[in-house]
Amino acid sequence: MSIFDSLSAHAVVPVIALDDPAAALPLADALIEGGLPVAEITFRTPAARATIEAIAKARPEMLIGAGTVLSEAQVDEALDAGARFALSPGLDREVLAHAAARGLPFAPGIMTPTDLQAALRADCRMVKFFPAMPAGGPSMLKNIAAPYLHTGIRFNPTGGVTLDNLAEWLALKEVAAVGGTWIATRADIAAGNFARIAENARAAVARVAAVRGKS
Ligand SMILES: O=C(O)C(=O)C[C@H](O)[C@H](O)COP(=O)(O)O
Repeated sequence: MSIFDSLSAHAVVPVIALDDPAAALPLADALIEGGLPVAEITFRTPAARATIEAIAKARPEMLIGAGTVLSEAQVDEALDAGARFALSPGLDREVLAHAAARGLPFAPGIMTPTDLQAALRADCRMVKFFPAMPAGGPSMLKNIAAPYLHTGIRFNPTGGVTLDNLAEWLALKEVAAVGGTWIATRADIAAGNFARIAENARAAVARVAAVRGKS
């Protein structure tokens, strides 16, 4: 199973911006308890590397990726910390080439057919559709993806995805997994509100089962 198949099996990827790496393991445990042992730890905060490292070492059952990866140096940091995949809100050819050379599965962000073709040229198997809701929501993605379905490219919509619109996104076969900050918000992590994070994860897993469980 490829990493992107594993992400697709979870169908939801919590996007995390974490300020204090001391929260790494309680956060991982809340997600595990909620049945969603997967996370995209974003390089938006200086705590990202230590957080990825702590979770990868102590909770190997978690599927940990790095988000907002903007440079070759961050590709190296993500790999060294133990990230198994990486994503970015946009597409940078040099970063993609470096990730490919180092064997890190990378999903760049796209919002237009031109972006998507650049990702296909770089042999990407999954792309982030960002910002998913403001860019036009599920109907926009369906229309952008239509000419490219034969390539097998899969999508990770993020930006405005919530429990309320999750079912609409997962109804699209081309969506591998959605991403979003709503499961583990920066405020809840900072406040140590891990019970709520576990509850949000459980609710997301239940919604995924309701949409995908029968297929
Ligand atoms: O950092 C990245 O790699 C990104 O692609 C951006 C995030 O996925 C969105 O910022 C999600 O934001 P929400 O709308 O709060 O769920």
